[in-house]
Amino acid sequence: MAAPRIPNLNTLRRGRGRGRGGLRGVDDNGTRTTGKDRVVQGTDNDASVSRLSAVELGYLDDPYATALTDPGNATRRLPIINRGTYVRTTAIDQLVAQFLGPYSPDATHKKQIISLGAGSDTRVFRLLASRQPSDLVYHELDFAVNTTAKIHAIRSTPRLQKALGIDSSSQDVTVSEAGDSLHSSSYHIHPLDLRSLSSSTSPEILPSVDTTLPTLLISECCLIYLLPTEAVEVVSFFTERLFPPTTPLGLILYEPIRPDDAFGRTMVSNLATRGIQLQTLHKYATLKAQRTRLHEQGFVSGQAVADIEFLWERWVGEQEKERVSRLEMLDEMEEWQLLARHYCIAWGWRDDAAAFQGWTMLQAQPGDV
Ligand SMILES: C[S@@+](CC[C@H](N)C(=O)[O-])C[C@H]1O[C@@H](n2cnc3c(N)ncnc32)[C@H](O)[C@@H]1O
Repeated sequence: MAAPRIPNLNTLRRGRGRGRGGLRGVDDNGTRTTGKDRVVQGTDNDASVSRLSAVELGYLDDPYATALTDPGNATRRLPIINRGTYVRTTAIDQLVAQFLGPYSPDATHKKQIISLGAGSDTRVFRLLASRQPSDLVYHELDFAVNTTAKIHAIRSTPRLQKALGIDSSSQDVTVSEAGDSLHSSSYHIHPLDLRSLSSSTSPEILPSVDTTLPTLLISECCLIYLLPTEAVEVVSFFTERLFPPTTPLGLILYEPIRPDDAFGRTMVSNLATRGIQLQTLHKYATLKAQRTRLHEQGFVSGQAVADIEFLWERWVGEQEKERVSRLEMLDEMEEWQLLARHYCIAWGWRDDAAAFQGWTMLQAQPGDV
């Protein structure tokens, strides 16, 4: 389909009361959206509300979160949830920073990030705002209903456009007629059901991905919603079909774990009452299983896994811990530890390419529980 230029990024304002929910029901390019899919698409709202809560309370410095969260949904999360959001975000930020290295406008140092199920994540804005002219190409993939909402927010928010280095007069941006895909020199939004990658052999399914650039795949609580076979096939699409073995390729996963203890069972049944099923949770239930997964999918170098409790203890400096601890009273330390042990970040890369060597300096959790 032809992708006309954005006529004027600023003319489309967000209508009153037209939240993200108002866009539900838009079908993804040719694929049927089921009730289950709608529930999965709606999990993005949970993520963005949690992000906004952590930002408003001072955990995270993120000037873009407000523009990407429906104000009608804004809610203050529990202190343990805010701390969890803080640790998960800053830990992934550290891995991403190590991958990107110091800013370099030199085109020969360009790198690429592909975020699976990016939803209304703000990382792209935070990164591109400080890396112009950009040494980074950032791709986001999600269902069309979520990409449409994000593009709508971008079109109506000059702050987001500025961060991306685009504005109303920019010649560099194209948006599809349906408003669900966006392409610019350093940012691409693809409306796509990831499951369609399982059967795809064509790189055309992801236009503008450069298969020669050192690339980092991120699944921040996304692949967990797919069937185990589908989740494997999605990653295999990138490792076996899209990127040649010569391209440095890394993977970061953020997922819940340990569903079989009392806390884990409660977590699963609470989500089930909302129709949310974490389909790969039992297959990758432990730190060890996550590590094996990385290995089996070809991320054999420097793989490491750490739960959120470990990352809070070891990756957050003492001064920063004090600052964060002062933000809100956390009376139930035990509850925090329980929650934090049930989420992990796993990362690894395909070979020992220089692009990922910084990761070896980041401490991971020894052994497994
Ligand atoms: C819990 S949200 C996380 C959003 C974002 N990664 C973050 O951390 O803020 C999960 C996201 O994955 C997306 N997702 C799940 N399954 C998907 C699929 N099969 N195809 C495309 N996106 C999917 C959902 O639509 C949703 O936006």
